[in-house]
Amino acid sequence: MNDLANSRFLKMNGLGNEITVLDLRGSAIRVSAAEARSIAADPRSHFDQLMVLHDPVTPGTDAFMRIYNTDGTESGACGNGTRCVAWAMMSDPEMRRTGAYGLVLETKAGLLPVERVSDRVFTVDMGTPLFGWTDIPLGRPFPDTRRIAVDPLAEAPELQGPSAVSMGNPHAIFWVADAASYDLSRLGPILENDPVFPERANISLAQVLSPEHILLHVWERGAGLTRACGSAACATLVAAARKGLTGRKATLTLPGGDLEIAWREADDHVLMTGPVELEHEGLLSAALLAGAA
Ligand SMILES: N[C@H](CCC[C@H](N)C(=O)O)C(=O)O
Repeated sequence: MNDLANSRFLKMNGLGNEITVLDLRGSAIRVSAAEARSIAADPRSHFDQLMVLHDPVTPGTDAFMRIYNTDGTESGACGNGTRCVAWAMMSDPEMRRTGAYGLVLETKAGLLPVERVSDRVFTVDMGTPLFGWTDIPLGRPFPDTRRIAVDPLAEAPELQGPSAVSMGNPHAIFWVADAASYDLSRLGPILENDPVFPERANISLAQVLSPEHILLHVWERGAGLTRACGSAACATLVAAARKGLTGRKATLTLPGGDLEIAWREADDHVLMTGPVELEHEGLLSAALLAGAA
């Protein structure tokens, strides 16, 4: 008998980034990688990221989140999913509700304070970006991670010199003239697994349109092509500002829509503002989970 079977989930999205929210607060259940893959395999509960809520760990926080990719691996950050969780914890009628206008979520990478801007729009404080090669992490030293090196691709040798950033998860940002002209579904898996990324990396193609506007396509580690990636948008704005390509505030346009990103001067925290949508709710498939046990 699988404890997760028939648990209630919410299917949501943040700019089309598919998010499933599962509330396991008050229980000791942990989702295994195989179970996460089974939940992803059911079209009703399919996700790019599964956000699982556990009881808070650090005093003053509202919940601890574990974040799973489609392939069952875990991540320390998911910006779009964090907004969805905040909506669920503040507004879903069946969840134990907390924080009318704000709350603090925790992941293995740190604390994420969230504020409600309007009914379905939230700002997440995504914390401070890390630039050290061991923090990202990279497989060999680069004194300046504004520009690192990857193995050249036969079909796109010009994809070189990406910036690397950690937002609690690893990101590589390639600066391109036309983001839509690349077949990221072919190139993404190769770049994600380049040996310079020992924990793999989320791969972004960024086209700077102006000092306040960037167009972004993302291949996500463990999930593939997604319509939006919040942490990639944060990593890209920070990397662009460090290279002098933008200021510290910009609109990031992803295939699923726009995120507003600001890199706050006072404490170097990155603030991400964007919408959430609730699609439907359901119960996890007992039959699929039985196969994962
Ligand atoms: N979609 C997420 C990021 C998922 C990152 C994940 N693919 C990883 O392994 O780091 C976001 O909105 O930030």
